[in-house]
This record gives sequence, structure tokens and C-alpha cells, in this order.
Amino acid sequence: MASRTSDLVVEGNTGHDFDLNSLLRYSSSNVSGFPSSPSYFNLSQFGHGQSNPTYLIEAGSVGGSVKRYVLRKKPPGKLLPSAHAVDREFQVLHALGTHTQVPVPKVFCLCTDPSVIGTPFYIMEYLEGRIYIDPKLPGVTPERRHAIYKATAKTLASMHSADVDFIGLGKYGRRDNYCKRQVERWAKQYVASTSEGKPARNPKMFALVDWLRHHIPSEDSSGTTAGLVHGDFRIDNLVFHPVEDRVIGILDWELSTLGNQMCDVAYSCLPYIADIATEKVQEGFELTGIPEGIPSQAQYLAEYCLAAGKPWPVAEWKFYIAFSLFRGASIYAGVYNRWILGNASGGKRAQHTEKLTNGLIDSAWAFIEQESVLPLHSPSDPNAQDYLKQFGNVSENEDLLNGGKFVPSKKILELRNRLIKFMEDHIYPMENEFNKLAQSTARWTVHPEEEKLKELAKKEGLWNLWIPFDSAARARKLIFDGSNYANSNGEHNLLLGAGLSNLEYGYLCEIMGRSVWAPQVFNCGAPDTGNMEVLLRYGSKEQLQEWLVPLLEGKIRSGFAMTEPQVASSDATNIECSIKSQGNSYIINGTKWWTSGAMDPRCRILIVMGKTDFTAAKHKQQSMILVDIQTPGVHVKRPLMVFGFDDAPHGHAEVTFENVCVPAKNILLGESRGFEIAQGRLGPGRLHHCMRLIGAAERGMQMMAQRALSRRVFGKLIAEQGSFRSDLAKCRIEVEKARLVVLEAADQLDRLGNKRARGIIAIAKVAAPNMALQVLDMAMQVHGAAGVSSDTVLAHLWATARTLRIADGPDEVHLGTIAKLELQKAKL
Ligand SMILES: Cc1cc2nc3c(=O)[nH]c(=O)nc-3n(C[C@H](O)[C@H](O)[C@H](O)COP(=O)(O)OP(=O)(O)OC[C@H]3O[C@@H](n4cnc5c(N)ncnc54)[C@H](O)[C@@H]3O)c2cc1C
Repeated sequence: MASRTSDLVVEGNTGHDFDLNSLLRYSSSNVSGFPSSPSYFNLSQFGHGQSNPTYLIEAGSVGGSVKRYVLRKKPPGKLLPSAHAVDREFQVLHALGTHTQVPVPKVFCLCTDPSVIGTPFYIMEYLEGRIYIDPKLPGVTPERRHAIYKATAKTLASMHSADVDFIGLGKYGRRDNYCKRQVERWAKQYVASTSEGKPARNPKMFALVDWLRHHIPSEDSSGTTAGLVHGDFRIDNLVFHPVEDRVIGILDWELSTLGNQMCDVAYSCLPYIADIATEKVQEGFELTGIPEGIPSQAQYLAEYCLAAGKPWPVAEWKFYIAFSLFRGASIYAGVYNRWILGNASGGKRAQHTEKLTNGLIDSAWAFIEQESVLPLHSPSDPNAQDYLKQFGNVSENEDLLNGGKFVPSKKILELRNRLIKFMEDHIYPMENEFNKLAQSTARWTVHPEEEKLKELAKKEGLWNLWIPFDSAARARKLIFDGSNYANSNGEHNLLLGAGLSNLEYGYLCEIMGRSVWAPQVFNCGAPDTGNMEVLLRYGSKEQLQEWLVPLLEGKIRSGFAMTEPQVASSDATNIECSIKSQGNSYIINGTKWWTSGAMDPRCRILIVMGKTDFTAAKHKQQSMILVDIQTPGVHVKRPLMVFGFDDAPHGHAEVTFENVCVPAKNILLGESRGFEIAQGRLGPGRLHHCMRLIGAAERGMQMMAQRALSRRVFGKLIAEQGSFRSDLAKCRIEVEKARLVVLEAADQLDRLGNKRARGIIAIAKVAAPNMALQVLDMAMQVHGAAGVSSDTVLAHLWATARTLRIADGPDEVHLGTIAKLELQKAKL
């Protein structure tokens, strides 16, 4: 049974005696939204946990609701060196909460002044949810147990995928030799907690230290498994949503640092090995039987490895588990010592921790002495021979038949079929009509049928499918109060998409790419998706409400203005547009071109990249700012042509900015953060182009084959000509190769994030346009003169594909990235 967060409060026990008035004064001035002179102010201590004392603050004014916050402080008294650093907890929570979708409580303020309540503390958001104290999950159905463990593995993987350099935690700790340093650190702590007059020392602990020193995995020194480490990642440090089986907050970051992430993974697996809730420490699930529904250790680990992109750790697992048990033993020895000294924050429970310490040491030795501790291969590896032996014949195993890496799920197949039908029923039949208007004098107007099709797409649930579930989570929290959003007449109109991963979207985006007219009908067109992604990831609540919501609704469109005619813009450090701070405003001056979408009559907002500081470091000069296209001084000068296509009514415009004055609140993320945002925007946006290019190529393949089967040349169908058959086959090979690369890139983007997936994204961005050009060129060839005319869609698809060897970074830039990573690998 889960405990509600509020159940964990111990009534009347504030543990320590500190000045409540002083705390109230401090909170009123430093916590945003805190009642200024509350008529009700109460403090109660959370009983769970042995670490930094944690309190529930409740404050309310007459007639208003009671607001809840959580205070976490350093314990009083003499402490072990470097322990209980609440300032570090605050730092990591702030970084993750601001820059990632990793679920953490929002932090409000850090107070390092001991005069306020005696020791440093910070105040954070109170999360109402469920906490599972017992990892056996008693009273929970098997299905939910399974979901809870799966969510735990995925949450750990998402936290481990945080790009520490990007989120400002690059110096949060040393990355290499983590285990080496940790073994010494906890050995020292154990010695400090056990000595004359203190708890007795256990000689097996020193033998364990020795074993660990000799078995540190080589990846520990190379740093290949390094990143953000939580240090105490276990199920009872997670707050689950009140009703859904997903994590809404990771708590207790006291031991967090940078280092070897496999230590976190092993630590989270300890319930399989040891039961620290009872004195029978050595009886983990693997011995007592895994409660129904909870995955086996190997399955849990496989879930994590798959989500985090980590290799199966069979060779190193003995070390990591033994290390976790050793570290646990040392921590509990410290708790027991504090209990003896009278300042353990967990109260009476601490008196049992000596037994726990020794039990963990015994568990470590029992584990080390086992012959094998994990199956040779991950259960998710379909080639795993021992898995097959364990689970029987491959052909009888549905998971293996249906669950290959690039086999879409039933949900995606169903969406894909609906999308294909929509294309056949509504898009292809309208292409001629749309084209006609786009070539007429009324070209810069929107065809009324397009808006009708948008409504239809919404009704059919084919709307905003591009939104990755993690980006949706932020918007849901910031603007929709945690709920999905349906329009007032209750139609199937989920504005935040269908909760898909980038990989899942790949199977759908490809279908949209078969027609240049399709993406915008599903609100999945460029540059809107990239711009919405920027707002979803980096926009403030106000910016989201003003601009993101109408974009999500498809009521307005947007442009992204970075490229400038006078400088080589593939290197964005060259851009010259100036964004000057002036009082409460920014003044923008510059000329942009190729601002796609700026000609569209529905275009209302531009994201402009310019320089706020021409003297700063090269990548810190740039910022991005939101500019309402109707602001005085914004001049949309002319549409640019791509091989004779102006892509009306959307268009690619030259736009000048003449003393354009916008409010300071329009800056995105803050000054000098332009490059950071560009990196976040470009990964998914680039891949969407690649996905659509696969679809464009498939359309070319289909048209080419149909033409070849119906057109006779020199007495034979083209399809009967040997040279054609060989070319067709080569095209198919290219399409399949490129599709695999694009799906792999989407999968890596989901699992590893933008930065770590940059190599494969660059490969996809070069491979997809070049493949599409080859296939469409062949399709045009087979169509003869008709192929290069505007009587078929081929020329337009080809022209669009050709621009993508330049737009979103020319091939050469991506080739440079690929080569750089390749050379780096060789240097390791
Ligand atoms: C249809 C279309 C739509 C676009 N939409 C937008 C938009 O919405 N918003 C926006 O801001 N921009 C947009 N662009 C602009 C596009 O992103 C830029 O054209 C692109 O970044 C290249 O910049 P540039 O044109 O200034 O070329 P330059 O930077 O001058 O580069 C020219 C050439 O130099 C070579 N080169 C560059 N770097 C290297 C290198 N490292 N090694 C070797 N050779 C190199 C390449 O051959 C490259 O093509 C669009 C472009 C097109 C064609």
C-alpha cells in the first residue's frame, strides 16, 4: 500500500527547536507566493528517512487556502565532513527543474545564514502523491507493481540521461574514478563511525574494502558510464502521481554528484538482494520470491539499460552490487553512530542500524561468492540464447515476434493506418486544388479547405502528434494545471499530442512527408514544430500562454529568423542582428532571410536570433527573442523562390527589423542562451525533416513503379527493362538504409538526448536528403518530361529535398560533426 506524502508527517514532532518567527519572516520574503502575514503557520516533521531533517510548512491567511511547502535543513551538531550539504541538493534540484523534464520538486530559496533557524536550509514545492515505503509493494495489484517498477527504471534512465554540461552541473563533481574514490571515502567514514567508545568494527568490512579495490571496473576510470548520480535512488525516494503510475518527483539528493551511474542502478536493485526493512537483511526478493507483478532483477535492469542506452553489465554487476551493499553498510554505521550521539534525525529506528550494517556486509560477501549473478544477455536482447532457453521457443514468444526494436506498437500501427486513410481520403485529392491557388494571384491566402481539414484532423486525434511526451509534461504542468486539454465542446482534441516518443512519431511523420501539403494539416509542419518545441522546453508560463497555446490550437503560425544574407549563417556565431536591452524593452535591428512561414497570413510570431552582447565569449553573444510580427519596424520584404517554387502561402521571406521594440519579458530563457536553445530546437526539428524525406522518397518509389508498369518504351513496359529494374532495386536499398538511420536517430534522441544523439542525427541529416534526391531524381527520369513539370508532385518534392542539403545546416557541417566524433573515438 502506498503512503500519501502527507501521511509521512509525524504530528507534533518538530524534532529540533528553532525560531518559527524567524522562519516565517524568511519564508514570506523569499518564497514566491508565500502568504505575507499568515494567520495559520504550522511546522511538522516528516518521519521517513534518516538524513537531513525535512519539515512540512503549512501557511494560510484568513479566508484563503492553506499552502504547503517542504523545508529541508542540515542537522545540528558535529557532522561528518562533506555530509548533509543542502546547498548542493538545492543546486541539483534547481538545474534539473529548470532545464530538464526529470521529475523533481521545484525549489524556491536556499538560506545559508545559520542565524535564521540554526543551520542552512532550503524550501521547495510540496508534492502530493504516493510514496511506496516497502519495495515489495504490498496491497498493490500485480499490474500496477509492474508499471511502478517500469516507471522507476525509466525515471532513473531519464535522470541519468541529463546532459550535465548543458544544465550547468558540469562541475558538480569529478566524473572519472568515482568508485575508486567512493570505496576510499566510505571506508574512511566507516572507520570514523566505528572506533573506541563507538560501535564495534567488523573485520569482514575491511576484507570487503580490499575486494572492492581489486575489482573496480575499467569503465570507472575511463568515465564511459559517468554522468549525474543521485546516490540514494530507491523506490521510497520517489513520489508517484496520486493516481497514475508515474513518478512526479525524485527526492533526497543529499548524496548526488557526478560519477559512475551504474552505482545508482545497482543501488536501486538492492531490494532483490537484501531486505533492509527487517533484520533478515540477506533475504531480498531473489531469495524470498519476487512478489507477483514485480519484474525480475534482470528484467528491471534490461528496462533501464534499454531506456538509458547502456550495455548489459553482466561482467561488472558483482562489483556494483557488492559496492552498493558496502556503501549502505558504511552509511548505516554512520546513522548508528549518530543515534548513539543522540542526533539521528530518524528517531528510534536508528537503533537497529548496527544489525543492518553487519547484515549488509554479510550480504555483500554472499553475493560475491555466487557463481553467476546475471544472465549472460539482457532479456531484451532477442539473440540471447540463455533467455530463449529460459522462455522457450522464439516463435511462440509474442514479445519477440512483435517487439523488435523497429517494430511499431499496436497503438502506432493504428494511428498510422488512420493517417494513411486520411491522406488518401483528404490530402492527395486536394493537392491539385492547393497547387492551383498557390500559383494564382491569390497565392498568399489560405485555401479554406485547409482550415477545414485541420479541424477534421483534430477530431480524428491526428493532431500535434510530433510533441514528445517529455516536452508535453512541462507544458501540462505550466499551462494546463497538470491535465490534458480538450476544447470546450469536448471533442477528441488533445492539444499536447498523443504522448509519443520521437521514435514513435517517426513512423507517422514519414506518412505526412508524402505530400508537401500534409504536415500543416496535422499541425506538424516546419518551422512551427521547432518553434513550439522551443516554447515547450524553454518558454516561461506567460510566453506559453500567449504564444504556445494558439500555436498548439493551430490558430496562428510562426517563423524562425536566424539566417542573414550578409553573413555565412551555417556558422551562427556570424550573425549580426542586434538585440539591445533598453529599460524594460529590447530594440532589434537587422536583416534576416529565408524566414520560412513569414509570408503566411496566419503567421503571428517570430523567434528571432540575434546578439545581445557583441563582446561576450563566441557562443554567449546570442539570444533568442519572441517578436510579434505586427510590431512596428518589422518589414516582410519579399518572398524568396526555390527553383521557381515560392511555397505560397507559407513562403520563405526576407524580413528586416528596424528599431523593433519588444518587451524584455519576450527574451527566451535569458540573455546569451541562444546557442543552447538552438541546440535543443535543432535535434528533433532536423529529424522531422528526415522522417518526411523518407515519406517523400516512398511517394517517388510508388509513382516510379506505377509509371513503369503502365508506360511502354520500345515495345516493352519500362518495368520490363533491365536497367530500370536494377535502378529501382538500388533506390529501395537506399530508402531502407536511410529509414533505419532515421529511426535509430529518433530512438537515440529519446534515450540519450540531443547532445549524445548528435552523431546519429548528423548522419540522418546527410543521409536522408541525399537518398530522397536520388530516388526522386530516378522517379522524375522514369516520368520523362512530365517528371520535371509541375503536372506531378515529383518536381516540388525534389526541390524541397534539395533545400534540405542546405537548410538546418549544410551537409558539410554535419559531415564535420560525424568526422569529429569518429576521430574522438579513435583517441580514447
Ligand atoms: C527552403 C529554405 C528554408 C529555410 N528556412 C529557414 C528558416 O526558417 N529560418 C532560418 O533562419 N533559416 C532558414 N533557411 C536558411 C538555412 O538554414 C541556411 O541557408 C543554412 O544554414 C546555410 O546558411 P547560408 O545560406 O548562409 O550558407 P553559408 O553559411 O554561406 O554556407 C554556404 C556553403 O558553404 C559551405 N560550408 C559551410 N560550412 C562548411 C564547413 N564547415 N565545411 C565545408 N564547407 C562548408 C557549404 O557548402 C554551404 O552550403 C532556409 C533555407 C532554405 C533553402
